[in-house]
Parts: sequence; C-alpha cells; structure tokens
Amino acid sequence: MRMLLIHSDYLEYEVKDKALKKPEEISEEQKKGRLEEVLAAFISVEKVDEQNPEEVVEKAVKEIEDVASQVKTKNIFVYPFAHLSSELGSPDIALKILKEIEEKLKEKGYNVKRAPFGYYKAFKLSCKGHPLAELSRTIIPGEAKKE
Ligand SMILES: C[C@@H](O)[C@H](N)C(=O)N[C@H]1[C@@H](O)[C@H](n2cnc3c(N)ncnc32)O[C@@H]1CO
Repeated sequence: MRMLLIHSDYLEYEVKDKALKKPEEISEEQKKGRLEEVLAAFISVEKVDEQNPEEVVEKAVKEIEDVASQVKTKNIFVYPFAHLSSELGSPDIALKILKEIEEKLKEKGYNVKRAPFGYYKAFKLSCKGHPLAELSRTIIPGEAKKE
C-alpha cells in the first residue's frame, strides 16, 4: 500500500464520472464531501496487500493515528487514489481494505469521511505547509517502511 498524508485546512470533493464499470454505490449525499482541519490519506492499495489485507489495514490505521496525533487532528479523510503505484490491487479488495480502515478509525473515535470508490472526482485541498504536513508511507505485509 502507498499512502500520501496531507495535513490540510480542508479537503472537499465532488464526484464527476464513473472511473470503473461498477463503482461503489453511493447516495446523493455522498456525491460531495468536505472536512475541515483534516489529515487527508490518499491511498493506493497494491497487489502485495492482497497477501494479508488484515495486517495492511492494521498497519495503515497505526500510521494514520501516529501522524494524526503529531499534527493534532481527529479529522481523517480516507481518499481512494489509484495514482501512487503501478502495482494496483484489485478494486474489490481495495474497497474492502479502505472500508476497513475507515471503520477501525471510527471505532477509535476519529471523525472519518471516506471519498467514494471508483469515480473521477474533482477535489480541493489546502495543505498547511508545516514540516509534517506532507508525508508518505509504504506499507507491505510483514513490514512498514517510512520515507
Ligand atoms: C481517477 C481519480 O480521479 C480518482 N482519484 C481515483 O483514483 N479513482 C480510482 C479509485 O477510486 C478506485 N480504485 C481502483 N483501484 C484502486 C486501488 N487499488 N487503490 C485505490 N483506489 C482504487 O477506482 C478509481 C479508478 O481507478
């Protein structure tokens, strides 16, 4: 899994078009979303993650919690982003993993939104620009590398 973490004044998105034949079914309300004072987690789920999805979910949640506590926010945006890897995992497993990450963070008391899966989306982001505002993480079953 490849994760780009951006601490931002806000993140807002608007669903435009289908990017998969069968994107995630969404309600009218989910076609737009916004969070303020947010840690945005742009996530590409990779093929290697399919070897142990549970472990990858656990490690991703830990990395996100770690950064969220450093930048002092409880607002997390889980954002499916197929542009951080050339070894993308299958959409079915990717969606499952992203939903799991969302659920686990909610269980831990975070205010979480997840952008819809399988769509082209317009988005606006306002990176805060402090030293911890732009981070990336690579998570591989069995180890997590920090960059
Ligand atoms: C397109 C761009 O504007 C938008 N932001 C986009 O990326 N859309 C992606 C993800 O929502 C999702 N998706 C499919 N496979 C994956 C994967 N392995 N990991 C994450 N997302 C995936 O399916 C869409 C097409 O790849």
